[in-house]
Amino acid sequence: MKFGVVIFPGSNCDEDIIYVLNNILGQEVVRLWHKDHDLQGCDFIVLPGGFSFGDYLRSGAIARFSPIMQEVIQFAAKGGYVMGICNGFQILTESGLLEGALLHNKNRKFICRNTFVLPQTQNSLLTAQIDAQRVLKIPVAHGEGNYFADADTLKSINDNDQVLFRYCDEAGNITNDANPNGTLENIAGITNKNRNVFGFMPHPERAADAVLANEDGLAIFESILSMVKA
Ligand SMILES: NC(=O)CC[C@H](N)C(=O)O
Repeated sequence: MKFGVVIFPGSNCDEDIIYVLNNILGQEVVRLWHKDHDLQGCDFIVLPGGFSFGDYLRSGAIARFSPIMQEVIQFAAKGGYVMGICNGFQILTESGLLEGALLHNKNRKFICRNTFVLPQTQNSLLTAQIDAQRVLKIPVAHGEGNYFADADTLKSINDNDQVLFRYCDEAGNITNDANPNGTLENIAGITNKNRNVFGFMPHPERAADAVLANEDGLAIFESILSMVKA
């Protein structure tokens, strides 16, 4: 599979995701500069984490005007796969490719620590191959990870089975105490109605290498790869 990782000024998880996709999972990966207009025939576009344009205005609010986003939006409209991790998720909501918004964390602090998440649907590339009871330990690192949507949007996201993951405790209980940032209903990741655009706040690329003593993030990438091959 050919992955394209978009690099914005201020991206800082681009090399991490490239390393995981290429060195660990053996996939072809190209770097796409945010000013490019050519997606180079990629099958799957990743918007990585970081601080695009220094998070000025709001995280992702300026990156959504980067030239390449015109192509990413067209690609997604034709059913192309797009995944945003952390800042990438923020860029996807700012672009209108995903519903809702990512607000400042409830405690107004930047949170950098491990969290636990539980898959919420089997009907997505990211989760289809993960046991529904399997709790994944994946770190977060964000100041604006507090997912918000108005009541009608939240209802339709739930009704359409668009929630990918919710934060939980180590035993898999979805509780207020396990909610790191105030996010609505413990939401950690969502997909769009067509199920080809994905946003995820934690960083699976930071938990995908044996030397880090945590490979839980690999489950997500392995699910994507096996589903796309199938
Ligand atoms: N790790 C990230 O991608 C951080 C996202 C964004 N800069 C925030 O603080 O919310």
